[in-house]
Amino acid sequence: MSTSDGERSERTATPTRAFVPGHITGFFSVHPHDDPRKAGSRGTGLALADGVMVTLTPANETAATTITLGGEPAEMDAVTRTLDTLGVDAHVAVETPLPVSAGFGVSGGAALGAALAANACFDLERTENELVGVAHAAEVTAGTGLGDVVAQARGGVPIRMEPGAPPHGALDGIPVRADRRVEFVSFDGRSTEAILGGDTDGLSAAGERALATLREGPTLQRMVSCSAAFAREAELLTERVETAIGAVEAAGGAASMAMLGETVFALDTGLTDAGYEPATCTIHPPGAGIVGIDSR
Ligand SMILES: Nc1ncnc2c1ncn2[C@@H]1O[C@H](COP(=O)(O)OP(=O)(O)O)[C@@H](O)[C@H]1O
Ligand SMILES: CC(C)(COP(=O)(O)O)[C@@H](O)C(=O)O
Repeated sequence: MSTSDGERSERTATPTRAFVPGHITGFFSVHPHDDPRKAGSRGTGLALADGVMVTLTPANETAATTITLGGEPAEMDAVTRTLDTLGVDAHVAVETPLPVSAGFGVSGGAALGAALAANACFDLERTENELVGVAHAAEVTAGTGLGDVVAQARGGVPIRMEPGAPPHGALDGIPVRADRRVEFVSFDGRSTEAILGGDTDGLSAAGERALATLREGPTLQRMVSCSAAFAREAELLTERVETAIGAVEAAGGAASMAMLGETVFALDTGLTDAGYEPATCTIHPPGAGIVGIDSR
């Protein structure tokens, strides 16, 4: 039986919250397509327990969608496009302990969180794959990401075998322990839009080589070493990122750069052992989801 309008509007009154894990891409290749659901990237990354909390509150009838990031008004094209596609207006409050534009997929996380929360809040009756598709297409069209959304929906250590949202893309993953420690140091942000908008042929060739090597022996250790080879071959390293990766490797650890930010990530205590004072986090095996309704 379908929901009556009365029931529907009554259920829209409360804010809804979704959590999306952060996602560090280690390496990737770019696969454009006219249909943004079929466009995307191949590659691999780590889903993190530090992520994006999205609280969505329906806008009243006259108000348009508004977004705050850490309490401050913000523009996030991927979020606006997500809600436009779903045909709803809302206030979207994005909170994250992660740095923005530093390679942690905050924009993709905000878009996916907004899609999941809007579905619950407005009784949109979409499936998870449909919502992932909407957020992925919004993120691709905004130019702020190609593979974060599908990876964040899955969690763990996703391998993006084929580009695009379901049912077009294909994901696999590397099995890992839930509390596996990851450290990171973020020196600065980097505009994903600027890099994706430039010539990505060399980068994509390096990404395809890295994926082929990883598939020969898919382990977490190899994921990081393939990522480091990719970062060097794709010529994406800055001096301080290169220095930090070298220092971790010299101390016997494994590190690489988070795409696309001026950020170094390492397994276990790699950065600490190399003398840095990193932020610490863990790998997050589950994917994104609704976490509860705030009824204040
Ligand atoms: N204060 C801010 N700093 C950086 N980006 C911001 C800020 N507020 C909003 N944004 C938006 O957040 C998005 C960041 O996307 P991106 O560079 O892909 O970063 P991330 O790696 O975190 O996903 C962009 O759409 C940008 O316009
Ligand atoms: C590397 C990137 C293209 C961008 O990632 P971010 O800067 O974190 O939005 C990612 O979406 C991917 O496809 O792997």
